[in-house]
Amino acid sequence: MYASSHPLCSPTVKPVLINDTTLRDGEQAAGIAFGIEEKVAIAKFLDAIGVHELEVGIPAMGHDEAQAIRAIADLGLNAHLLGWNRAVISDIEASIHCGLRRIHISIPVSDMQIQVKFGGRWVAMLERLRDCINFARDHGLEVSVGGEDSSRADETFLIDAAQYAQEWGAFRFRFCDTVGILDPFSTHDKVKKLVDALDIPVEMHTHNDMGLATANALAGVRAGATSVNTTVNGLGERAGNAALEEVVMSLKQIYGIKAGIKTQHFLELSRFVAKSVQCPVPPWKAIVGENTFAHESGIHAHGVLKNPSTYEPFDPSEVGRQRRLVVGKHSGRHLLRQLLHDHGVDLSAENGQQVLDAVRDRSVHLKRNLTVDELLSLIPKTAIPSSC
Ligand SMILES: CC(=O)SCCNC(=O)CCNC(=O)[C@H](O)C(C)(C)COP(=O)(O)OP(=O)(O)OC[C@H]1O[C@@H](n2cnc3c(N)ncnc32)[C@H](O)[C@@H]1OP(=O)(O)O
Ligand SMILES: O=C(O)CCC(=O)C(=O)O
Repeated sequence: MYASSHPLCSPTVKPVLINDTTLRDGEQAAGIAFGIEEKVAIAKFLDAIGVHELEVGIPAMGHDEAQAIRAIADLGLNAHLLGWNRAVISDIEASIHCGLRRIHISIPVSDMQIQVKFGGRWVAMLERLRDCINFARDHGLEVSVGGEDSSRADETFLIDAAQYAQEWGAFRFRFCDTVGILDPFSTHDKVKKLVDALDIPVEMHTHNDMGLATANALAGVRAGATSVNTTVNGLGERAGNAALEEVVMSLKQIYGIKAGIKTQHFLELSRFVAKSVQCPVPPWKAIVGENTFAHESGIHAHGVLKNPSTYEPFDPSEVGRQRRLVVGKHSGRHLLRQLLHDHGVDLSAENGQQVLDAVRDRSVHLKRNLTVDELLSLIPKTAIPSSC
């Protein structure tokens, strides 16, 4: 009800484009290194489920990275492909050699980052950006520009740099909360000013250092950004990026904005990427974690048995999942009765309570839920079925 009444659900709201950067910022997570086949397979998967744009990597790295990007470019996917570049002509040449038609050029925009990377010479940096955009456009490329560390940049300088990028022919500007230090309110304020100052679209790139990457990406959308950088499972530098599955499901469930992505494949995609990076997803991870549609607690299970919406934000099948009812330390009579009934056992109230007490003890001992066999093994031999 809330979703359909939200102001962002008005038909005039622009659609939100998802630009997934699992293959670029995702892979920058310490210890993650995709092989060529893995990069190709992930690109194909993302394309098959309808992700609009893929930031496929950093051509300037050369070697396998460039080969993988070239292989992805040769696939003829529906998704737009984007290569990440510094404001360096040889980076852009590398992107061209990979067969990319669309590139992203990043410049630092906070004083600190400009000092470290350009010795504080911001005029020289902007001139370099202009030359790089011109070079790329002369080679027929579409150019997106990113403001690294936008969140800590002087707001006037950020807007000036973005306006220059627009004037020189960039088709989009990326607002980067590079070290994840904003909250949704400050994100909204900063992105709104940027959106109001530009004619080209603004893209959100948020990091999860304070656990706010998805919230900040959404705040940017509410401020008028129309593109969001995501990664599968929230993979990425340090604490990661805004997770694809979280952003897409939040846009849909909270704002009623459909990104046109086949969300029922999110679980499969999450597992595929988790396997590639050899890094399991925590059980409590939003949308794709093992526990997100599991109910053990008595009060929750009682509610869900009557109406799943009591304790589920949306139907699990929307993201390729199934509801699980499991018994453990926190379970109650209703859940126990239902699970036993499903396995052909109906106990008296007294025996049911005995089993429930035993479930609690056993669960504390094992430090986990009980399997069905373990549950059934707790039924006393002398138990009197309720029907007797
Ligand atoms: C916020 C982000 O995520 S930005 C993306 C970060 N991603 C990565 O770094 C992963 C891939 N990177 C790499 O493989 C390498 O860093 C390369 C190939 C890009 C460059 O490698 P190297 O030449 O060995 O340089 P190194 O990484 O040590 O240093 C970075 C150089 O890029 C410069 N640089 C950094 N950002 C930019 C930029 N936006 N525009 C222009 N130059 C930049 C630095 O000032 C430094 O230049 P210097 O060598 O003249 O001092
Ligand atoms: O694209 C850019 O400009 C930088 C992106 C990035 O990874 C970041 O700022 O965290």
